[in-house]
Amino acid sequence: MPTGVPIEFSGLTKKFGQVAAVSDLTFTVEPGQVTGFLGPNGAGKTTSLRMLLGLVQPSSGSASFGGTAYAALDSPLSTVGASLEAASFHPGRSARNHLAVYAQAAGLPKTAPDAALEKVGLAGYANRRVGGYSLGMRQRLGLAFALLGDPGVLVLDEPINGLDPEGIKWIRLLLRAMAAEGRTVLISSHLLSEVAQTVDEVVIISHGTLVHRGELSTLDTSDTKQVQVNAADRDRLAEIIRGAGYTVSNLRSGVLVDNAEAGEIGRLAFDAGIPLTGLSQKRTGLEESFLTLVGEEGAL
Ligand SMILES: Nc1ncnc2c1ncn2[C@@H]1O[C@H](COP(=O)(O)OP(=O)(O)OP(=O)(O)O)[C@@H](O)[C@H]1O
Repeated sequence: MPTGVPIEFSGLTKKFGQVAAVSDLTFTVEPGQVTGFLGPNGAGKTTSLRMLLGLVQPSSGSASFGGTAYAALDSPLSTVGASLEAASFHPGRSARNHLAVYAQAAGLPKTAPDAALEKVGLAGYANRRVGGYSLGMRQRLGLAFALLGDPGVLVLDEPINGLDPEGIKWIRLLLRAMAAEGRTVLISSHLLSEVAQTVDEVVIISHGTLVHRGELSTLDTSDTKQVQVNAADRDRLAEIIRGAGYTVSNLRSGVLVDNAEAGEIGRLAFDAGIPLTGLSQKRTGLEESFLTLVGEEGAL
């Protein structure tokens, strides 16, 4: 099983003329967890990842994988799997053909392309022209490319963007499983809400500067926790929850419970024999904190 190495950013800086796209970025991404690299559009995420992968030369500072720059890695595809949003696939070639070219160039086993396509759920589309793929399928193909060398480190730029709800659930489970295996997983997003259920750690940048890093839970400073819950018999559900002393209000898609933990509400429903069709902890405090940190309305 490949294990991850830490990703280290050290004083990483990039200026495009007068524009400081990334300024003195220093942080470490640890193996064994999923880290979200967050910030609004234009914050400098893509430029940072491009520097990390040796695609853009830093103005100063460095970024490395366990101390080794990407360009100096012995077998890059087997060490770091990366998918940047600009990943372009030739529309006339099939997914299998596309991956086979890279696999051969990197000296990977002939079975690597099919194994990677299988992992991302594209095995049934391996021989189809990529030009006919949906955005979600392209995202999956980008991920298959990243997984090609079974690397210990994954660096993915906006991997959730363009996926449907089922795809989001799927990638969430995949990334969490990768981290649980001891790999290092770094994913960027401009939407905290998109990755909140996927990441353990967050690194937040705004205008190229680090504004927060730590466990996701450290962002949630709100003292009002709400739970959204739903069942076919919503009236009875609301009655049971109200009966346990909670304040309940009706939503279009369920019932909102103030000052509650999802586990406790789930238990109440279970004890009353009410099958739930939805149960989630609302994390409004997280999003508020994120917006305050990045200082931009409309970033979510
Ligand atoms: N090649 C370039 N030349 C000049 N300016 C650039 C170049 N690449 C990026 N920038 C600028 O650097 C800043 C950071 O851009 P970057 O693409 O890294 O942000 P981002 O956080 O990835 O945003 P997005 O999610 O929209 O891609 C922006 O102001 C952008 O206009």
